[in-house]
Formats: sequence, C-alpha cells, structure tokens
Amino acid sequence: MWRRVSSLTQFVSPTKSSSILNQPAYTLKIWESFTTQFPNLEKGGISFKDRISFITFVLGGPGSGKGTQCEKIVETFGFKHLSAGDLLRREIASKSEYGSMILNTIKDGRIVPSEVTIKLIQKEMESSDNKKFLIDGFPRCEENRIAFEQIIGAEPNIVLFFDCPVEEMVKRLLNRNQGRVDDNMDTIKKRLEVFEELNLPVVNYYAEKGKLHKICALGTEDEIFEQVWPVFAACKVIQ
Ligand SMILES: Nc1ncnc2c1ncn2[C@@H]1O[C@H](COP(=O)(O)OP(=O)(O)OP(=O)(O)O)[C@@H](O)[C@H]1O
Ligand SMILES: O=c1ccn([C@@H]2O[C@H](COP(=O)(O)O)[C@@H](O)[C@H]2O)c(=O)[nH]1
Ligand SMILES: [Mg+2]
Repeated sequence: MWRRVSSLTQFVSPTKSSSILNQPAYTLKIWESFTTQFPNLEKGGISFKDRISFITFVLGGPGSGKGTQCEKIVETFGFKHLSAGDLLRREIASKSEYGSMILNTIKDGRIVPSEVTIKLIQKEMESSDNKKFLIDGFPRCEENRIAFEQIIGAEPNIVLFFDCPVEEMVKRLLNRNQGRVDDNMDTIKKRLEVFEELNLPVVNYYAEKGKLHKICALGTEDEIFEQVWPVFAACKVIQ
C-alpha cells in the first residue's frame, strides 16, 4: 500500500474531513447522457477504440517529474503525450465555458469533474493518428478511473508511478518558475493532500492488477529515465 501519512503531516492540514476532499458525486444518468454526446469516431472503418494500441497512465505526486519524463518517453518511444493538466490549462486560456470553473478548481488543488477532463482527453485521442498514448496526471481519483474505462472503453496497458519524497516534490514545485497558479505553498499543501487521499488509491488499484511500474523519482533526469526505458523495452513498444 502506498501511503505517506508520516512524511505528509508537516505539509497537509490535520483534518481529513476538509472540503478539499469532497468531490462531486455523479449518477449513472449523467454518464449515460455524457456517453451519447461523444460517439466513438471511425477512421477507415476502424472504431476509435480499436485504433488504440497502447495506453500508459503516468502517475505521481505534484512535482514528481511526470512531465519531464514524458518528454523523454515521447522522444524515445514516439507516444502521443496528453497531459491532463496541460489540457485543462489550455481550456482556461481559451476562455471556454468551463474556463473559470477549471481555474478555481486548480487554484484550490481540487479535481476537475471527470466529464470535463475526459472530454478533453477523448478529443485529443480521437484526432490523433498516433495509436500509443501517454496520459500524464490522470486518473486523479477512482471516479476518474472508472469514468475513463466506461467512456473510452479501454484500460491502460501499463501504469508508471513516479515515487518521490514529499520534501523533494515541494522543493521542485517552488523552484519550477513557470508561472503556474498552483505552484505556491498553500495550493501545494492541498495538492499533496488530494494526492494522498484520492490518487494513491488509484496507484494501489493498478498495483493489485499487476500493471504498476514504480520508478524511484530521485536522482538526475537521466538516472530516472534509465529506470523508465526498460519498462517500455520489455513491452516491446517501438518508435
Ligand atoms: N530529476 C529531477 N531532478 C530535479 N528537478 C527535476 C527533476 N525532474 C524534474 N525536475 C524539475 O521539477 C519540476 C517539476 O517537474 P515536472 O513539471 O516534470 O513535474 P510533474 O510531476 O509534471 O508536476 P505536476 O504534477 O505539478 O505537473 C520542474 O521544474 C522540473 O524541471
Ligand atoms: O486529471 C486531472 C489533471 C489535473 N487536474 C487539475 O490540474 C492541476 C494541475 O495538474 P498537473 O497534472 O499537476 O499539471 C491539478 O492539481 C488539478 O487541480 C485535474 O483536476 N484532473
Ligand atoms: Mg506535469
């Protein structure tokens, strides 16, 4: 079981019943209406789902180095990289109808409703000619995971988990300097709390399914990639 209660205590608030962890509940009815809005597209008579050849979920705490390693994976193995956080930030920048809700959710370190994030991921997957997807920073919670399986109709082939000490993640985030609204100590504390309470259960789920590849995320970027490379090589993923 991946739990970090002791190392998180100085960074997260003591109460477990804070509103940060109250995620919206969805009924089956909502999912039914949602799936009818996004028919799986066919290209050359082959359904979207059948065109997918390999899905990797990339998980890890905030600042664990997911995005950095994804760039290296793309260079070496030729995946289509979909960062859920980047898609949401693009949505904010485009001033779409969900923009302000997404911005407030990210500022609070909470999780955007599944239907919004999955719609963005699905659009990117459907419009890509690539059949191999690297989905970075998603699923964030069990509800995200179940919704993805229902709507996309697929499961990840493998899941990478970048395991990084909290102190190192905090140091990296505070030094990132990319102008992100959530790279401040208040939001970082909330993101760590959400990671532990909602994201680690997803990590544990895939560990139990035998799909999880745990990577020690301490060291140089190249040292970390030395652990990542054999995972894809063993799956015979080629460029
Ligand atoms: N191995 C490493 N050693 C030191 N710094 C690193 C390492 N890998 C990444 N970084 C730096 O740490 C910061 C966070 O990395 P990155 O953005 O890849 O993390 P992330 O897991 O995608 O974070 P988030 O969940 O917030 O998107 C960046 O400034 C990056 O340059
Ligand atoms: O599936 C997702 C992914 C991200 N979010 C929100 O975005 C921020 C930033 O995400 P990064 O992966 O760190 O770039 C995250 O804290 C969430 O607020 C989300 O809701 N769902
Ligand atoms: Mg990232």
